[in-house]
Amino acid sequence: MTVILDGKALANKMQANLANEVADWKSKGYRIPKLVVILIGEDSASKVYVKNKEKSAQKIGFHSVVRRLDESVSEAELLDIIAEYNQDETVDGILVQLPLPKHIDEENVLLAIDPKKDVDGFHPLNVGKLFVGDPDMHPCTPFGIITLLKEHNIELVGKKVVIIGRSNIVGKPLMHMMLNEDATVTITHSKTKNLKEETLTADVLVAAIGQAEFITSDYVKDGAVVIDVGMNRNSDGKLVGDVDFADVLPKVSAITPVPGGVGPMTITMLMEQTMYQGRKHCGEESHDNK
Ligand SMILES: Nc1nc(=O)c2c([nH]1)NC[C@@H]1CN(c3ccc(C(=O)N[C@@H](CCC(=O)O)C(=O)O)cc3)C=[N+]21
Repeated sequence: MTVILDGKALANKMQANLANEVADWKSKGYRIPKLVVILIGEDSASKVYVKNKEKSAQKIGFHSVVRRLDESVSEAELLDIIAEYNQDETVDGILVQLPLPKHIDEENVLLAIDPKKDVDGFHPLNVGKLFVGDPDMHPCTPFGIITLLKEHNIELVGKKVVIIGRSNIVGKPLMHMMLNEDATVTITHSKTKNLKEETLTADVLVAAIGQAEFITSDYVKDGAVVIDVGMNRNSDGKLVGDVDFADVLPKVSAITPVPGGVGPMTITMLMEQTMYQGRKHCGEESHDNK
């Protein structure tokens, strides 16, 4: 029987737990965690994502601030605004929505965010901590994937994981998280020769390619677990993943849908990490974020 790895359901459950925790905090008179999302310009996809983050934060009961900046904002102005939130002791998490306008250097921006407020896990210090196997803040999409697999008791120790995609936000951090789980990891990408030969060896196949329904059943081993990180709009505006879900479904043991798989988990891990920092900033006992 094929298991549908329902990210939406787990996201709802985890966010309800966070809401209970925040309510409990309120009753104890603690300061409520605050998340600041900085959105630059008018990119419509970014606006939708930011809206979803704001909705989740509000549902949980966090203080949620969306700081909207004009497309023309200079890098220096943006760095000043980040510095302001770094210094603000009521702010637990800061996220600058990517991608940035071309005139702003992404690395400078990611370096400017206090690593202790870096709920995206993109600061080089947090990236380095993950690299050496001592993670603190994790990138949310791969963290969500690991959390979803663990919820379904999918064994990773000694398993062959093949990741398609080498981005800094998905492929590379997921490689480290999978290594930390004792999986054997292969990263493939657009220049990989004989991609199918690689993917057919995967016990767990992760598709982060950016091409609608690229992965068909001939790429997938019988009984594999398939994780679809893709977010593509087809011609009728419908959201489709990188995996041809209907074609692959009969062959796999478990699979994430799009929508309702990895996406809602990404947002949930952002909320979890905001709570994690909130607990620490409020002097509560440090909490496990592993
Ligand atoms: N600094 C930064 N951090 C991010 O985490 C970040 C970012 N920049 N830039 C853009 C990407 C994209 N991203 C998504 C999160 C949730 C869904 C999501 O919830 N998707 C829903 C569907 C949403 C819909 O219908 O459009 C689902 O899969 O079910 C999608 C995409 C976070 N990102």
